[in-house]
Amino acid sequence: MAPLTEQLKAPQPTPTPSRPAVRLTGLTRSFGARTVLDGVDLDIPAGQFVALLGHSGSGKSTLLRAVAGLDHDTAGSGELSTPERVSVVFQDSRLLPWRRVLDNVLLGTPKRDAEGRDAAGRGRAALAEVGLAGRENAWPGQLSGGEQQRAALARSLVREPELLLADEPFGALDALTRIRMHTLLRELWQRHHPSVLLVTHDVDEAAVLADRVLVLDHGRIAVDLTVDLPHPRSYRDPRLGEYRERLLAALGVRPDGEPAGGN
Ligand SMILES: Nc1ncnc2c1ncn2[C@@H]1O[C@H](COP(=O)(O)OP(=O)(O)OP(=O)(O)O)[C@@H](O)[C@H]1O
Repeated sequence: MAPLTEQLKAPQPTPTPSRPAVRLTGLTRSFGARTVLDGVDLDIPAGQFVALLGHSGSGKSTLLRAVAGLDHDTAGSGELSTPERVSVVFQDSRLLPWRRVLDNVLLGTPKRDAEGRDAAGRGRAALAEVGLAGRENAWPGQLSGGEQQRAALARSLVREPELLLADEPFGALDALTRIRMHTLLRELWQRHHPSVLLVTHDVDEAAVLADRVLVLDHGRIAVDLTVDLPHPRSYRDPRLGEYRERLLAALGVRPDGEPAGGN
């Protein structure tokens, strides 16, 4: 792994592909009589980091599950195109407690990839990238919550995803661990350049990480905001504060912190 200073000096990702990595056209999903997604159109260019905000129950996870292809039993219509290699990270790490950390990371990965590279070596490298070198033989129960999420990120990395889907991956972590995980996720994204769709409740998390923040409301993308700030971003940057204010307003939060009627 390159030293941190080198990674920070690395050029910013500036993907300009002709075809988007993800394309949703008229995506509709319903549960019984309730329409949760009501004709969502969305293109995500390769390498773009997109955060998805919205009130609880607005359909963020439903959208992410649809993109992940994890909703075959859900009624819906529309067209969806995604890259071949997609990884998903959830709020809980979903590590199998009876398998050691490295075995968890390698779960479902062939022993050798198409280029003949050894999976165990790639698993070790991925664990080192997320700061878990030396913990390969630990049991998941011996890791902290933050370390378990690091292992989950390593598991997603091993698949070399073109698209990383993350559903509130840091939602269960304490504030300081969450900030460290933001740094880690940004570094991994800058190094590997997958497209990212991150579902979050955290306006700061969205603004500090994403190129683009979407707000889902009444089954549609109500706001599509480009965050035009270089990486790495600081929580203390007043420009980030401006984006935060705009996103809070988009979510209907008044400057006094009260929700403005809600939806
Ligand atoms: N399997 C299901 N069966 C029935 N209703 C569902 C199912 N999954 C989700 N829903 C409903 O769809 C709506 C959207 O749920 P979803 O989990 O996508 O929202 P969300 O924006 O991710 O919410 P949160 O931020 O609270 O996680 C909710 O009203 C939820 O109750």
